[in-house]
Amino acid sequence: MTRVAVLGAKGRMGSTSAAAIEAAEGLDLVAGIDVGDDLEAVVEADAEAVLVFTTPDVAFDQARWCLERGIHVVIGTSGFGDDQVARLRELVDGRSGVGVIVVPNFSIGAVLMMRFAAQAAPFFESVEVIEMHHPDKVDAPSGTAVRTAEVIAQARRDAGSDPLPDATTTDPDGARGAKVEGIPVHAVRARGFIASQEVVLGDPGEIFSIRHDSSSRESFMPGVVAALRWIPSHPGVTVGLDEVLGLE
Ligand SMILES: NC(=O)C1=CN([C@@H]2O[C@H](COP(=O)(O)OP(=O)(O)OC[C@H]3O[C@@H](n4cnc5c(N)ncnc54)[C@H](OP(=O)(O)O)[C@@H]3O)[C@@H](O)[C@H]2O)C=CC1
Ligand SMILES: O=C(O)C1=N[C@H](C(=O)O)C[C@H](O)C1
Repeated sequence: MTRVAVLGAKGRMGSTSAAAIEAAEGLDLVAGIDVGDDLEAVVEADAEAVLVFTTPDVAFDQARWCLERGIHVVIGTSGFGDDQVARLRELVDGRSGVGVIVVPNFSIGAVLMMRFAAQAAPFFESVEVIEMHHPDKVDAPSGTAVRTAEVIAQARRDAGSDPLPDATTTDPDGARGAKVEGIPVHAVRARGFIASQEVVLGDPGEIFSIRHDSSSRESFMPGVVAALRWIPSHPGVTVGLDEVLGLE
């Protein structure tokens, strides 16, 4: 049994995950932390692994606090870019046995969407990412969209692809989206969405779309449980769920 604490336990993902952990074999939910609670409760409960689903402004410091105490960490909170991952690596190096995994998206379909998008990207002149989320989300673009753009950009660099064609010279309001490593990313916030994303690839005479929709937070739970079961035996820093799923 792995003893698990959830940070952000009263939030949308934290509360759904707490219920999934309680129902999962091999995991024991020993603490739930939210605003106003002392992190020391994680140590007092003798948690071996912590699941982080707090907001992006506090998640890094909380993960560091846990790693410094030798507690494994599974990070679901968005906004962990290359800089934060490098800092996690510094924290973990020299602390034998402790592991941290940063997972931009726990849903199996989203993991595959990112892989397929990277695979397809060098074959098309154009590629853009459109992410659609509920309007209570505080960060844009989504962590999934950023990761998708990063893996697309890497695949195009590796293949020696040309820059994306775009004649736009006037865009005072940013209608062409954010540019993540040169890939346009567009964020929609509308009631009715949980988390959706479409990667649009274009070539002369054809459009290829790769779309994923999470219509319920249930979609993230198998990935959350798998990462929590995996982390105690995988020290160091891991990014993405691919290795957990045996996709690497
Ligand atoms: N990796 C993945 O697959 C997924 C990642 N996410 C990401 O997870 C994160 C959380 O999303 P979501 O659950 O929707 O957000 P919520 O706002 O519903 O949950 C965040 C929770 O953390 C609490 N919190 C804030 N600060 C602290 C603190 N210092 N200590 C303890 N708890 C704190 C919040 O309390 P309060 O509301 O009072 O501020 C809230 O209860 C986001 O970054 C989101 O992008 C979401 C879905 C899937
Ligand atoms: O805030 C959310 O809801 C989600 N956040 C993650 C992200 O930023 O990519 C994962 C998923 O898209 C849901």
